[in-house]
Amino acid sequence: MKASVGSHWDVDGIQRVGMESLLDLFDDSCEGTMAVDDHGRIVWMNDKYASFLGLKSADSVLGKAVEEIIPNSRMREVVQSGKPILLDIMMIRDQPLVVMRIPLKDDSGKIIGAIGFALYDRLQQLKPLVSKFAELQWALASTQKELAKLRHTKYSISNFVGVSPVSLELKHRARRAAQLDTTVLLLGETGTGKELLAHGIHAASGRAGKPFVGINIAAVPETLLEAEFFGVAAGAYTGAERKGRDGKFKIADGGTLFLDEVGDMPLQVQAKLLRVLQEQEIEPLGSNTIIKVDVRVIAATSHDLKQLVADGKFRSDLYYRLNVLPIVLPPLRERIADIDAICENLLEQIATRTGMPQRELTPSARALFASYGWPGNVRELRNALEQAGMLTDSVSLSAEHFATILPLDGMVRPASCIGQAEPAPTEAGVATSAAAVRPLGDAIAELEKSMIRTALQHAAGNKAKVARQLGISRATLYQKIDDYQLLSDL
Ligand SMILES: Nc1ncnc2c1ncn2[C@@H]1O[C@H](COP(=O)(O)OP(=O)(O)OP(=O)(O)O)[C@@H](O)[C@H]1O
Repeated sequence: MKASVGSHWDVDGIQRVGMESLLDLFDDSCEGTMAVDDHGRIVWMNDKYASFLGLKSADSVLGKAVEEIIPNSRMREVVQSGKPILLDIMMIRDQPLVVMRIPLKDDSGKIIGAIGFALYDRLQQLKPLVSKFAELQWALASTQKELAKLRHTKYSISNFVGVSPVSLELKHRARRAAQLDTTVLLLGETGTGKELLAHGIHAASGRAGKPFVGINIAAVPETLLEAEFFGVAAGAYTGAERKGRDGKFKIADGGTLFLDEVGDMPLQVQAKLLRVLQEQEIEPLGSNTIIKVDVRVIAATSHDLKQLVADGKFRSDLYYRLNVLPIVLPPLRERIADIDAICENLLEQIATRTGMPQRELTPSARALFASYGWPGNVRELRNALEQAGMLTDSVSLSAEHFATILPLDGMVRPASCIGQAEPAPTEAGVATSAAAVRPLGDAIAELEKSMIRTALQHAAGNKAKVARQLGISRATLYQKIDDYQLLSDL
């Protein structure tokens, strides 16, 4: 029912004249006016707006999705929500504009589109607001620049330390991969340096000036993964996501996207990822707009992807799409020739970070490292060096310093690598070659004896201290000293 003020008033006429005057006023004081239909397509634009946008004519944009012409437009949001945005500020062509957007409804109340007005010059009273916005916009741009700088990779392929033939070969492959701009698949156990190498490949590629963006798939809850990858359109959700946000593909546009633990990806997302890799297009959640992206993908996994395919847990078509250029990073125990150089590098990093003198490894520590299995690979090696450095002030780190750090069950290198290199026997008497394999009880006893003897020597015979260091009672220590006839060491 229409409001009636009195029978002698022509209410319809007043409304019509009011609307016309309002539109005339807006048309006169606006930088531009435009309207979209219920699909967000431009159905009208005045010439002023077209020339402000640098278009040849308003007609040339009719029928186009509004975001194609004004990428940050919120007209679609108004059409979808049916709610006006009465005062907003947006940047168009580096100029802040005050904009007003109103949904258009037909007689039945159905939304048939939206009309928007962009105002600037004549609104003197809004100038302070606009200046404040411009200031914030500037601050945001410089923060984004800083962020982009951080996103640029910090590492090059030469940061991947390794002198063994297998490491030299894999660095060679990485350099070739950098030039080829194809998808790369890095395969290797945890801590073997997959992420480090991915950074290096990006830095050596033509995309080095663009972002390197990483995502650890195993760390993102399944329900959030799609939003994380493809982004969310403005207005698609309420709450924190109301304004929408870019996905990793968009953020990495022009650069490299590193998909860590790709084997952990749910099948449903695998299908979508495959499409994106094929089409180089993404569709943010809640939008029906396709965005073109140019992203190079480097994927990594510590799982046996082939096995996952055989088990039906990983799509074979995605596997082949990712496996264009596979690079295998062997576990550290299979390239023990690298260990010394890596230790040198890590000890230098630790010294720089802590401000303490750089530690060095004694021959006994080197031998121990060569015989240990390193299930956590270089990450475990780094942690061991850091921990040992915290336990002692001594500049030289020997096998004893790692006795409580490296678990006993990781001491003997697995059969797969026995015979690849012949490290010297350790002080602790641990078996390091096939010929040295003997009953485990004997080996453990020998290690125990050696450990106690060294501890006693370092503690100048202080048995209470030794028992504490070794984590055993004083009575047990006396018993073992007796068993192993270590009295002469005291
Ligand atoms: N060859 C290497 N030279 C020097 N540092 C290395 C080397 N390989 C790995 N590192 C270091 O070891 C740590 C683990 O490496 P990174 O995170 O790249 O391994 P990853 O294979 O990606 O592990 P995950 O599978 O658990 O994600 C990092 O601190 C990295 O800098």
